Amino acid sequence: MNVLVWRSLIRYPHRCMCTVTGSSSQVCHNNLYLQITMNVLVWRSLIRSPHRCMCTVTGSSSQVCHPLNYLDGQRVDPKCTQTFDLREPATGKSLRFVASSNEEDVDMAVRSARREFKAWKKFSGFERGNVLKKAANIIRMRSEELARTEVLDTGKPIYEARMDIAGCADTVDYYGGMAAGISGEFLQLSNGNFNYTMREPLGVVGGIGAWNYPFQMATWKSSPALACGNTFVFKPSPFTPLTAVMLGEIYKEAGLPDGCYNVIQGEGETGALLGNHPDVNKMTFTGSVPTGTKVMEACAKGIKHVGLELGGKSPCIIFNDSNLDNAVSGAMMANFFTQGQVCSNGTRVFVQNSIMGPFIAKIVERTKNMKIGNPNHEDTKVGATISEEQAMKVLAYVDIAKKEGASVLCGGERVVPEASLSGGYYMSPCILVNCEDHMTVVKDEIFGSVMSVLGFDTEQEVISRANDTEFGLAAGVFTNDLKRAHRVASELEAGSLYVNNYNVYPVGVPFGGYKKSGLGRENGPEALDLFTQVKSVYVEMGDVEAPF
Ligand SMILES: NC(=O)C1=CN([C@@H]2O[C@H](COP(=O)(O)OP(=O)(O)OC[C@H]3O[C@@H](n4cnc5c(N)ncnc54)[C@H](O)[C@@H]3O)[C@@H](O)[C@H]2O)C=CC1
Ligand SMILES: C[N+](C)(C)CCCC(=O)O
Repeated sequence: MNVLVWRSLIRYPHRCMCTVTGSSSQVCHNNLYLQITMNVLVWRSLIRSPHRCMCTVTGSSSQVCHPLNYLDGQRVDPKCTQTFDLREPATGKSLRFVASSNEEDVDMAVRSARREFKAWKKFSGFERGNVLKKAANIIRMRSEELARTEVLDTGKPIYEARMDIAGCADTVDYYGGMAAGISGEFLQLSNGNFNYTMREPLGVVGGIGAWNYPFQMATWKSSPALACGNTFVFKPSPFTPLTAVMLGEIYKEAGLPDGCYNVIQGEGETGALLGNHPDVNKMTFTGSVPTGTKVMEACAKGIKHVGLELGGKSPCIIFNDSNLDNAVSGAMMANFFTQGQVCSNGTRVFVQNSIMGPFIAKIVERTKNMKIGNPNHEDTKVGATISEEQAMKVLAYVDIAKKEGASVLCGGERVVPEASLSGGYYMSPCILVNCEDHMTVVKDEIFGSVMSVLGFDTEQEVISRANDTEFGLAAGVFTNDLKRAHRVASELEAGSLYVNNYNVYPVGVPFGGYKKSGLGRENGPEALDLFTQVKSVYVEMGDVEAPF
């Protein structure tokens, strides 16, 4: 390695220079001594543009190397010199240092979005929809690359990442289809007078995402916003910065004018700058309740619209007349996707006492059979937790559960699936019994694969216990009694209800919470209302009858 390159690495630790191919884990390390083969070509181009990262890696890994802010239709390096370490959950290794965005970077992104808003809002809904529909098709064409990149960022198993990306393409397609129909209403008044309403965009929308569904958050937030004629600035989670930028390139290829979709990378500070920016008209946020509260406070100060997708501690209720195999599958789906890091998870599994024995026998057997391993392997069902900190938090909850009197029937331990993955944080999915409503694990959102099983006897009892939480994101009920299913669904205080299934979210189905789980809805037609404002136009057809 040439001395210039070394110098450049020292001066720009967050930029990466590599010529690696193949597996992601060895890509773009910031550490100087790592397995990066620097060749003369790279060295030459580095001299020409030292601030750029150059690599010839293939597949998902190549996404790591490029600039990760996206401004005016281009990947750019931010002005900010502060960086954060991006680690690959599967191995725990550093992928690169990513540059944060400071006040100037955030301002440039917002200004770009504001400038382009003037033109984008004048496109017809049909024209905007066409761009989104084309983008959906490009997402489908690039789905494997997107899914692999999502695995690299999140540690979730590839089968799941593929499902996520397919759903995202559908969402973008759906809002593309809806765009042409966004319209106001006409109201006939007396004497030929009338009023009409227009649904107008809000302006610049700021989005902030969490790390569990990075591409989904970028698409679920941006596509309805763009369909309505808004422009968008997105800050992904610092744990998962990669796919939101790819979405920018996809939108551009589909014909979205430069500046309509921008990405700024960064941590909480950058998010706060976006939320407090005076020229942002709406914030749409996914993450924890404490951070959501801060975003809402920032919006309150600026009288901005706000959408919040926050935490949950949802109930999944299983009556004794359910199809037991379906109920077991449902309870697993309610707990074990994405290493349990899902806001809508039904982590309080209420099982009617008369079927507790057979339910437990089946679910423990099936949970133990879940393959924990390399998230890129086809048969892996449990991948890596997002970070060491998150894994420690989840394991600590298992300890608290034991201390408070719950029993672990399986899992709840750190696992090293193979030596090469020893730096990653893999945990066996955990089932807790002898749980009681007052226990910490039954009250707190753990955000990991920890299922608490609770017994119940009567319908009224379980409804009141299920509702006894500050959250209200989702809830599930398993029963073959049709009347009971609908009765219980109507009594449960949650925004997303499942009858005889759990954690399915087909396109068009609104998703969002009651109580502290959030405000607003995503993924359905309601989102279009939430990204528009109504202008009401009164038209007088006669003379003005003034009282003075
Ligand atoms: N319910 C949900 O959807 C999620 C819940 N969580 C929970 O939150 C815990 C912490 O995870 P984090 O990723 O740190 O979640 P978080 O809620 O702190 O972060 C979510 C996003 O908000 C940004 N952010 C942080 N501070 C901000 C501020 N003051 N203003 C604006 N944006 C800000 C972050 O950079 C990230 O992009 C997890 O352990 C989990 O329990 C995490 C992710 C999603
Ligand atoms: C829609 N869903 C449940 C897959 C993800 C929503 C966001 C979250 O879990 O933080």
